[in-house]
Amino acid sequence: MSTANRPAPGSTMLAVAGLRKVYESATGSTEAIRDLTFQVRAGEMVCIVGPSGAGKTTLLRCISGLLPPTSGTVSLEGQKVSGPPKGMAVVFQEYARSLFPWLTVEQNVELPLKEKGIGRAERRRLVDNALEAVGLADVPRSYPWQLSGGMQQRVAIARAVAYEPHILLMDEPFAAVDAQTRADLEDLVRALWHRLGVTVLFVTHDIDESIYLGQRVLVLSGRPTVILEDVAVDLPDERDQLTTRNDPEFARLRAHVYDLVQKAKRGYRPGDEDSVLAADVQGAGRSAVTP
Ligand SMILES: Nc1ncnc2c1ncn2[C@@H]1O[C@H](COP(=O)(O)OP(=O)(O)OP(=O)(O)O)[C@@H](O)[C@H]1O
Repeated sequence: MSTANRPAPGSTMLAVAGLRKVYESATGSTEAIRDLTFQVRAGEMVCIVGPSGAGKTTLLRCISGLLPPTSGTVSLEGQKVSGPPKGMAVVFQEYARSLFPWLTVEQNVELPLKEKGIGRAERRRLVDNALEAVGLADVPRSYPWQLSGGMQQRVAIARAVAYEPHILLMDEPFAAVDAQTRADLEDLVRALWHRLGVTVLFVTHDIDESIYLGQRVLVLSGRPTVILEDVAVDLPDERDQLTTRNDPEFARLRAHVYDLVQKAKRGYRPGDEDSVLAADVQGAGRSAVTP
């Protein structure tokens, strides 16, 4: 895959600064995001976790230019985002809805390349490379509905990869597949990330997944959202499902992020040490924390 015009590894790819989003409706206003500031460097793999309703989808919509922020800015490669940026591809959870059932696998992958104005021969090369990279080189003329859920999600990933994005946003992409397929797809994302050098921002509900995949995990507070902690994942770069998940550092990180998410669910906010203690004392009397 081409790396032309891609920013140098380590330079700032994505900058989110003072992002705030308030939804206004006839019934009132909802402050989804209060204040988010973070950066993602070119070539990084960053995961985002947080409690349900924390504003993860809202954040991704603002980053992908689909939703204007109330205040603050999103910049990609130094350019302020005000609409869907060219160098970005997004993979959603609902692969069945994001693929066109009347198009074959290769036609689905090819479609955004046509829209990008790429010539036929180059499209052919990009489609073949992308299908090969996700392990689907043998089913180019199948229709999505003839494939398993995991394979359909591979088609969606191939489509994103063929587009040669500088940054790949993934919004809970594996939430709808079984555990074994999910593990395979996690390894696929790590492999593609290594092979292509693309920047990845990956949103997930799954704490283990965030640590297994990420170099950093951004843990969000409950709504209105701020960052609770930017957790560095100091695990070896070569990861596999057995060794990495059995690493004592993996267990330590898992416990730490789990604790942060539980605190977020109880309403903890940074600089709120007193209220955490109060919440902990109250929570101690309960049998379970609501998921
Ligand atoms: N279009 C909208 N109008 C009003 N409120 C909205 C709208 N979209 C989202 N919200 C509210 O904003 C908050 C954040 O929603 P969002 O979907 O971004 O959270 P999330 O972290 O992605 O949730 P989940 O983890 O459950 O998918 C929620 O309280 C939600 O009800």
